[in-house]
Amino acid sequence: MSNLLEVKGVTKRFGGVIANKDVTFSVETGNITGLIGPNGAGKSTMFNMVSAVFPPTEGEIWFQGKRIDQLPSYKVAPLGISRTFQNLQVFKTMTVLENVMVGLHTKTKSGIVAAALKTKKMRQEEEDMYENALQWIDFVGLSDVVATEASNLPLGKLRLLELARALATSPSLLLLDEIAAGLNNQETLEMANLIKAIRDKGISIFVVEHDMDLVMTICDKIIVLDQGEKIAEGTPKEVQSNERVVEAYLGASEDEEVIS
Ligand SMILES: Nc1ncnc2c1ncn2[C@@H]1O[C@H](COP(=O)(O)OP(=O)(O)OP(=O)(O)O)[C@@H](O)[C@H]1O
Repeated sequence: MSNLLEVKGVTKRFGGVIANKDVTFSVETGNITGLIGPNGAGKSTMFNMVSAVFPPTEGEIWFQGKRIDQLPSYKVAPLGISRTFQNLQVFKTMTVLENVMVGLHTKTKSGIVAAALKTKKMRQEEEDMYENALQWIDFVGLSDVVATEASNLPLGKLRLLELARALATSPSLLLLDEIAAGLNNQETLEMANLIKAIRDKGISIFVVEHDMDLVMTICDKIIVLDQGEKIAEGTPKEVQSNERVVEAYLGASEDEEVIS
């Protein structure tokens, strides 16, 4: 199986704080890979580097065989990688369809050209984007609320909307940042099935998740961070029985999740 994403010796410092320390791992094509660790372990920082929010202080990030962290285009999320956010980033006064379309317009010139000036090619491009958006809205199960304003949707559906918007950009790698946060058991189960269905469509997935049941159910491979360092990597079974992992979680304060 080929490596889609390679993180090589990555360190991130914020002033005196070392959020990630010499971390190396890969995400293989066609897999669901999990990134877990106690609070403050450096998971979000790693996600932010992979999605080009900020560069590593040291080390390299490679995607599809190219080093991306030094490219000028790295300032926006590298083409081919899209993500969802722990704190929802939907536009509350827009409908479901508008929310999905707005992410696509930033990728084309036609979105900023007055309607009368649009060429046939631009109109075709818009038609294709529209069809694509509707297809992903249907895929995540939001067809019945396609024209509903996001402000009228419950959290479970807003998380699905973020997923549809990320998918509509046709990523090769999808980053899911705590996609199940705040969902009830039934919604989490449905989300797990959806994530596996996305993987089965050939999109590789990298998840940060506190819900251990979800991680252990869906992931092919799990990377464990603790205090910025990678302490383990393996299948869910291998990671669950790893002494350093158990210790890292049991050492966490009481209000944090303990691996089960
Ligand atoms: N912008 C920043 N400036 C300064 N320190 C930061 C910044 N972002 C993260 N940190 C620090 O880096 C460390 C790792 O934080 P990070 O948010 O990556 O951990 P995490 O594993 O995602 O935690 P959680 O599970 O609580 O979301 C923490 O000590 C945090 O305080």
